[in-house]
Order: sequence, then structure tokens, then C-alpha cells
Amino acid sequence: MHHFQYKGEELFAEDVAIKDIVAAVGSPVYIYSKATLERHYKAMDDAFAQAPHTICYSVKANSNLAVLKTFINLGGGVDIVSGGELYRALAAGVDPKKVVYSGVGKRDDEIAYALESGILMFNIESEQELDRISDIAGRIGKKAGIAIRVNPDVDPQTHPYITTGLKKAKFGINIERALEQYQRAKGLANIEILGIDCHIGSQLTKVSPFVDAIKKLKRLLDGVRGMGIDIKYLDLGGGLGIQYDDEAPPLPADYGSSIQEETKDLGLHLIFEPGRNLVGNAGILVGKCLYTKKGEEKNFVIVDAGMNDLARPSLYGSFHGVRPVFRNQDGVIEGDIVGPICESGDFLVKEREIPNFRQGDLIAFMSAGAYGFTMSSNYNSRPRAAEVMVDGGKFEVVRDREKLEDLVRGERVPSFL
Ligand SMILES: Cc1ncc(COP(=O)(O)O)c(C=O)c1O
Ligand SMILES: N[C@@H](CCCC[NH3+])C(=O)O
Repeated sequence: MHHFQYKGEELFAEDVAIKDIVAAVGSPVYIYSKATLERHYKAMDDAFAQAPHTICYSVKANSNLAVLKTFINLGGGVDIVSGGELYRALAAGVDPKKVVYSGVGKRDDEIAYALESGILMFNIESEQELDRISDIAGRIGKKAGIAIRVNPDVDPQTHPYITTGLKKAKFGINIERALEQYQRAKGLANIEILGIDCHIGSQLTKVSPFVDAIKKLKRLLDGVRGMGIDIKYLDLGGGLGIQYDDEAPPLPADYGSSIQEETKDLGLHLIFEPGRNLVGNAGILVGKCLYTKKGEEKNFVIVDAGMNDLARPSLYGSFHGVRPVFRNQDGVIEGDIVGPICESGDFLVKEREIPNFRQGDLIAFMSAGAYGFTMSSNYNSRPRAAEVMVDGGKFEVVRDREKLEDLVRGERVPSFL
């Protein structure tokens, strides 16, 4: 459920007319609904009401400070994968003791920064990373809280690019080798073992892979506890899917009850790292139709938003719903909605039935709140879109549209040229 709905024939974000936002900030523009963000967070939080837990929102899905602040104000922590994400989360006011740090390629400076900031734990993704974190912690006189990110070899049944928990993936430590890494970690003076972690993939539309992974982790937990290690946290990652088209992912409540059933006797504090589920349907991208080319081989609607703004369709063939901001088109056509980028892969919609858009029409691309702006780029030297947060009847620009000057910021022409 979200707050982007028609009133009559005109699309609104909560109580704000989309056309008013575009009139004020131009297009393309990302628009987020605070009420939807809050509702999604609360649904996830309530789903685990029976268990001690922390929702560590996965910053990579949408790292706008206003989005981070919304979850932090509701008591949330964060899952980060870089020093940059840590910087943003701290700027938004996160409690460092609610920060977990995942990712296969943590750099020395990022590790030191996270240690200095006093984060809860690092999710260790390799044997070498464990040693590196131990060394850096020793050097700066800190103790590093850790969980081992276990790769449980479970198929999440999602897109191959966002499948992370299979043996062939680069993520985590193979579950069969995890026990020996716990043994090693136990012997490292600057390491404090706090948890077990896994994240098996993104946009999961079933609960069963999560349950399968937990069953495997429970066997590992017995082994780890058998070594006299006191595990406090079970971090189950993120991955719960959303409806983009006709998928029917489980509700957070169903996800919550299955997981709680499976974990209730473990005496562990649960951590979740949801990204998409909290923000995906809380955001849209609005673009404007610049031109149409109809009736040749194919129908094209050319808009001012491209793959640099929303990469998901080009990268994964992902579906995003399309809604006219004003429902006044004359029928429908079969065609593509494409951006201005010089690549044939630059499309937002491919060979679908769409409204018969005309020049100047505003078009909303739905479900764009997750991995939308955060994956945008300056390709073709296009300034990045503005981001706007709607709250009830008001809206606020929460990130300015980039200016042309921003495109050369930091760049130097070498003196020898
Ligand atoms: C370690 C980790 N945690 C959390 C997430 C968030 O995933 P999602 O947006 O599917 O909830 C991801 C991305 O898949 C991830 O790699
Ligand atoms: N970027 C992906 C999700 C990546 C998940 C990251 N761990 C998407 O848009 O679906």
C-alpha cells in the first residue's frame, strides 16, 4: 500500500498534486511519501513484536538523509556497506550501536572509521577480512564486534544478479567453513563475537527460503555455542520483496510469524536489514514526455528521465508501473518509454501497453523508491534528479537537482595540458 493515488483524474502524493511539485522543482524528480515510509517501517517492526529485535534499514536502497531520519526517529538502526553510508547515517543521527556493516570489500580506512564511530558489529565476509579487522582494531586500541556472514547455500528464487546466498556467490563464508572461523575469531584479542548473520538475496516473494536458511543457521549456532561462544544476535539480512507488477510477496506479518516461530527458543536478539520493503513503494520517479515517435517500426515515448536516473529496467529488465499524472490520454498504444541516453538499453518500459502519451504529459514511474536514486549516475553528463519528500499536505525538496556546475566539481585540467 502506498500514498500515490488519483483524486479524480489527477495523481497525488499524499495530499499534494504531483503537478505542483513538478512546477516547483522541474522534472525528472523523485518523490517520496513520509506516511508510506512510516507505515512500512511500523509494519515490519510490529511483525516482530514478539521477539527482541532491531530493524537496521539497508541504506543502499535509498540513502536520502530525510529517509534515513524518518526510520531513525522511529527507533531504527542501519545496515551499511561503505564508509560513505556510515557518514550519511551518522549525519542523519543514527545511534552507532545500531549500525551493522556488511560487504565483501571493506577498506582499511572504512574499517578504522567504523571502529572509531563505535558501530555494533561488522558482518565478516571472508577469512582475510576477519584478520584485517582484528589488526586494525588492535592498532587503534578498539574491540571490534563481529558476526560471521554465513553463506547458507539456499536458493532465494529471485533474479540472478540479486541472489547472494548460493555457494557460487561472492558473499559470506561457506556455512561448512564457518565453524572454523568462529574458532579462529575466538582466539583474536581485539575481536568480540556477537552474532551470526546471513542475507540470501533480494526481492524474495516467498518465506520458505528464509526459513530454510534459518534451519541451517540453527545447526551452526549449536556448534558455535558448543565451543563456549556466547552469541547474542541473529542477523537475518533483508530481502523481503514488494509488489511491482503481479507478484504477491508475503506480508511483513507473515514473514514475521514464520521467522519468529523458527527462532523463538534461541534466546537471540534478531536483527533485520530490510531495504526495498520499506522504501520501494514509498517513492516514484516523475518524468515528462519530450517527444513521441509513433507508427514506424515501433512506438516510442521519449521522456526526460533515463537509465541514468532509474537503472533497474535496463539492468535487470525490471518492471515499473506507469501512470499518467493526468488521466486524459486518448486510448492506449503498444510501445517503449525511453530516455535521452545514447544507448539502446536506455528504456524505462519495454514493449508494453501504455497510455497514448502526448508531448508535455507528466508520467509517474511507480515503485521507484528503492535502488532508484541511489543507483543513478551522471552518465551522458546529466545532472541528477531532485528528491522531494511529501508529508501530509506539504512537500519539501530533500535534495536539490544537480546543477551544471556540479558536473565539473572537483575536476582539474592538468597543468601539463
Ligand atoms: C547484506 C545486505 N543486507 C540487506 C540488503 C537489503 O536487501 P533488500 O533491499 O532486498 O531488503 C542487501 C541487498 O540485497 C544486502 O546485500
Ligand atoms: N539493486 C537491486 C537490488 C540489490 C540488492 C543489493 N544487495 C535492485 O534494484 O533490485
